[in-house]
Amino acid sequence: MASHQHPHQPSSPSRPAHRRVPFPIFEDDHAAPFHPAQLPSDHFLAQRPVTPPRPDSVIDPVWLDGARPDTSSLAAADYDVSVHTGFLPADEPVQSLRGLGSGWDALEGALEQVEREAAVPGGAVGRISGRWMHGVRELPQASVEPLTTLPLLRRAHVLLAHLVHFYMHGTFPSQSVVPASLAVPLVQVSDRLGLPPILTYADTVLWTWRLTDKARGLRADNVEITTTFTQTPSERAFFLLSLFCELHGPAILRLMSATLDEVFFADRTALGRIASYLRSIASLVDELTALMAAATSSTGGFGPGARERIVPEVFYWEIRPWFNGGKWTYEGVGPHGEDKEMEWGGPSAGQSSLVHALDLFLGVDHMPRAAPAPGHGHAHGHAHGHGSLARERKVEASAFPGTFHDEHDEDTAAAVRAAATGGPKAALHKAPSDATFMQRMSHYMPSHHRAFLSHLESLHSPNPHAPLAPVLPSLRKLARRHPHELGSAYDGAVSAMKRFRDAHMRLATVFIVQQARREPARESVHWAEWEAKRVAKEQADEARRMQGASAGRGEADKLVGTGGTDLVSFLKRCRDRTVEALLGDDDVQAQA
Ligand code: HEM
Repeated sequence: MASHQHPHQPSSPSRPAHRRVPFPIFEDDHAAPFHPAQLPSDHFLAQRPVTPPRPDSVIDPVWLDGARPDTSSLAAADYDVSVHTGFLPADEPVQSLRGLGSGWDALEGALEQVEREAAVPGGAVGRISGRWMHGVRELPQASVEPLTTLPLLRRAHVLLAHLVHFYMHGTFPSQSVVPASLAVPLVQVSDRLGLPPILTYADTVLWTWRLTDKARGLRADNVEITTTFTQTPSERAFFLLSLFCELHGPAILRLMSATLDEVFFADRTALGRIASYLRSIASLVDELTALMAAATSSTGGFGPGARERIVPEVFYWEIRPWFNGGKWTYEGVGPHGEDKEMEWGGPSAGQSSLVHALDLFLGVDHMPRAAPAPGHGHAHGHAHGHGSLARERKVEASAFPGTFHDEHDEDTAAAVRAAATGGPKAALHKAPSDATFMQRMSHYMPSHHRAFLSHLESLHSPNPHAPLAPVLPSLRKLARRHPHELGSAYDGAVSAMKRFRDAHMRLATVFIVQQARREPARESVHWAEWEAKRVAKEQADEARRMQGASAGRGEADKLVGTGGTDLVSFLKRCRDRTVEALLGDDDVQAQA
């Protein structure tokens, strides 16, 4: 497949192999490949073991040999991260399991059938025929035996997760029991991929595309979304928006790799290069921002030729309800064939490894903070709370998720610990902080991408297997140490992330917040519920007025994102955390 070319490629001349840093991606064309296998196991460049937290849906700890990437070395392929496609698979995803036998043909048939049935004006949430629902329950259980490669497993996850969501939301109110015909193979396939048994970002974006023209390779004007719930242009555009962002992944990851290569030595030449890589990263992030901004512009057109458009009300009322997760009983998935209740959230671009990688790289820290004591502003007294030493210590302390907790907020701390250890699902889902949200989202990433992020994070922490080995300074630390050379370039990249989050908040406002306040179509299955809520709110407002309080948004009105968060304040906090990473003029000068 031809590569997705991007103008922002690092222009570093060849570097000697011994200067290479253990970023698990992209041997460049000039340098000798870095082979960690050549290193003694106690060398600080040697990879430390990564044991990604496994979703506790896991019932079968056996992973198929050859179906899972090998994470014992640092080559990009081991993390399923491609030189040319980033977090997207290097080759076009398998489109169908037809012909595989073992029950998969029938499942593909059921998907084709329901896709046709659901493609009706006004949407089909809650309106799938009883015949299809019954047919799904009666399907023979597919066997995972023939799924011997990653691409086959990925297609199986895409297929089963879509079928599960079609089934669960095919009636209104939705179902609560996932039938064994879907639940058992889905849990087995999820187990092998390190994913939860629910629709994820990987199923809706990373693994659900095909090339229009195979000869032209993966590029924005040559890619189509294959599996959708509604067959509407809006749904395809919604996934394409994220996919177009992912297409920037290879260039961003290359620049991150080149930067870390230079951080290792941090001489004058290196600092100059790092500054220029950071500026390129900022302009790539601005391209993501531009895509999002175009989606909320007056025409709403984005992508090649501004052809893609997401109609907000179609998105909110017809498309989004299909994504909802929930607390469901998965039939027959227990070790002895018993049923198991599990609670999982629906897909969200918060599960994109690309944004998590950028945050880790720049040192945007989503860990909870203690509230400042009354009368004590920020440690440095900055209006926006930039760059305090106390915060820097916390960034260092939080290098391994879950190791730092905010002692002033035991609930949050318990949730952080639970999230970090793959602990009780109740805690994972009720965790209030953005740190735990980000950690929780990593549980919804394919396990090798999660391992990639773990590795990226571990570069800046002592290696327990090589305690005397030096630790790579974080980029933020390096920028504070060399404010003249790096301060403005570093802040430029962080500011680009802030602009990205500003544009993202606008997306959430236009596509969710504003739509939630508008009435759904009268014939929609959501109308009765919406109307009942409206009446209840009116009554509550009236009661408050009677008591002299002003009417306003009560607890029950809080908008909840697909991942189950109080979304407006959550997104704001993510944006604020980004701003906090800025060094700011004072900080830069104080260090100079
Ligand atoms: C119409 C398009 C979009 C809407 C309506 C939307 C909405 C949301 C919502 C409601 C959340 C809160 C978390 C949740 O509960 O799921 C969220 C989180 C998030 N979304 Fe989006 N999103 C959109 C597109 C994107 C795109 C294209 C990206 C980039 C790949 C993205 C990246 C993120 C990230 C990284 C988070 C975690 C919070 C953060 O890091 O700021 N979103 N989104």
